[in-house]
Amino acid sequence: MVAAKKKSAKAAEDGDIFSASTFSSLGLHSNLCDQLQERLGFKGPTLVQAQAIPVILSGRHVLVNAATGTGKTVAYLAPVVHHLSLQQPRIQRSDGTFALVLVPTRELCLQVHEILHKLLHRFHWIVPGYVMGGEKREKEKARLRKGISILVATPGRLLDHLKHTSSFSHTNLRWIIFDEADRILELGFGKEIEEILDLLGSRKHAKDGGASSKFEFQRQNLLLSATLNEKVNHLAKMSLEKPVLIGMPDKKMPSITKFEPLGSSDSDTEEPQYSVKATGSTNEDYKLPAQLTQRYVKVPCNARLAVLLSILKHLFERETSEKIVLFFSTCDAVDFHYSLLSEFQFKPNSGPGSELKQKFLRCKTFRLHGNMEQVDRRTTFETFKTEKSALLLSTDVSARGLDFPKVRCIIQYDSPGEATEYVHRVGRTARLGERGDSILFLQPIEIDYLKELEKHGVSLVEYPLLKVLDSFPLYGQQHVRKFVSIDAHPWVLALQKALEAFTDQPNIKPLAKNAFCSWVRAYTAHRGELKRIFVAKKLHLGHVAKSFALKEQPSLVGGSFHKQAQKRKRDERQKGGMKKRKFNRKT
Ligand SMILES: Nc1ncnc2c1ncn2[C@@H]1O[C@H](COP(=O)(O)OP(=O)(O)OP(=O)(O)O)[C@@H](O)[C@H]1O
Repeated sequence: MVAAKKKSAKAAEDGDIFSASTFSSLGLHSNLCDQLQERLGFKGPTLVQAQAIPVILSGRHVLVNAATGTGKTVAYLAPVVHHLSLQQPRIQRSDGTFALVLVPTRELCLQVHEILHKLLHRFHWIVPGYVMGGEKREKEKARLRKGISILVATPGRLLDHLKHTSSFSHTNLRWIIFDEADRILELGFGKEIEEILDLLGSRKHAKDGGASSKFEFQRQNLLLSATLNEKVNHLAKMSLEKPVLIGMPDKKMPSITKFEPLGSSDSDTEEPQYSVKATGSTNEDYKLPAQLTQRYVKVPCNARLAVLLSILKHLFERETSEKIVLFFSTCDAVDFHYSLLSEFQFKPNSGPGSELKQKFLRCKTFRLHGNMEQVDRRTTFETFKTEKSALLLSTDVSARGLDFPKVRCIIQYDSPGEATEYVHRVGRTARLGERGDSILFLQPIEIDYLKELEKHGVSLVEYPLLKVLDSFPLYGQQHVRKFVSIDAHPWVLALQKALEAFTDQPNIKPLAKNAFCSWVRAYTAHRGELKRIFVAKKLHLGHVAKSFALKEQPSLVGGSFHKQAQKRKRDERQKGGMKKRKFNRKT
């Protein structure tokens, strides 16, 4: 009790996370309020919940823009559950789907479904369910046939069922919710979303909500993300009817703002157009958790790997329980580093002849990316959540929405590209007023990326790398300051040598080569402004190879690189040339 009070007080100090109101004062039914307290342990609403819940209850279309980890999920689920639980006569499975929650990734799908499951504990007649890529279609069809009242889905699989599962009943659909709306579009699901909205009769002007319903209600669509930008504008225009914009309290922005009509140039239709004015400009400030400490580390390319391992070792040895998420740009890079970090042994301060080697990092290590089998993805996701001390290596598949408790540090080893992705990656820590750290790796040639982040009000301080490197003992050597750059630091040199010997093994080398090729490919895929910062031509490929602990630079015209380049072209053609750095949806 005392601890809980302390936590709320700290959060209030740290960025005003919680509201002084109660769930019942927001208009939620007492049964649901009890559920929130008993099943989820929520004593009172967060600020975004206090702002959003009454508006959503009122039936308005809403666009919610609030920082990561501020409780957006319950902000939209609670009003839906409230209305459905009070519906008379009681809804039944045979009435089909009433609410649809669209999410960009499978893990987020599972997470939202789990929360929903807890919320519905007392309302057994409201059935939660999910459909998503990687699951067995036939089983999903059977569940849809029986009826799912609130359905959480990834767009591709949902569209598949809308087209091919005739028993999927959605004539009573009342809510469509886009969680992480901008990401759904960034992943190239724009066409699917348009098709879904058409099939559901939920384009803005389809006021009757498509096919006739026995229930008397209007469609209500909701869009949510911590970063709303022009991409969302299109979706908002397409799906929202006179929406209300809800953001975190901010002196510059009223808490609830009606959308402003767009200028006359865009108004050749009868209805006024609406734009995401508060966050639509490219240089708008993003809202980051106030208690997050953000740092960058400037490392020459050839020392990146040794520095990464050193920082990880430092963090895990400093704290008895440390939970870290480490981001990479490609699945191959995750696989290589996962093998390396799980197996690499090093004993720099043992005497000559010592046979005793130790694992370099003594922490539980997990990986998560889109090329893994679904069963492994699910196991990792569920296990990492419950671990007290562990390291997760991941692509951006973990960047959005995932709520891993007690993550203390985010390391972005490969840069995130757009500032929005930076915001979501670091948002996996410092959630709901908890403290958190983030470290962004940059090469000296990439340092202008800091200016790009500053344009969005995000500023970082430098990580004390030398101090950390100097803290490692080396057998028979003192760290005498004779070196001129990090890559000549005695600890880094010793570690690099050991890493190269490790990677030379026949089972590791192919992984390193694949990772190298995919990394270069990802680097060349930066678009727009970022192409000026991440200039592939400026890369020293020999040094890039060193960062994968390869003694020699693999050929980029060989089989692996060539195959990947062809695959990218194929994917882009299939998607009609997506204008983003993404080369496929499997991140
Ligand atoms: N009212 C509340 N009281 C206590 N904890 C809460 C409350 N609302 C949400 N939480 C917890 O806060 C954490 C963050 O919530 P949630 O995942 O919904 O955030 P989010 O705003 O959707 O974040 P993101 O933008 O990263 O998706 C979760 O662990 C959730 O259980």
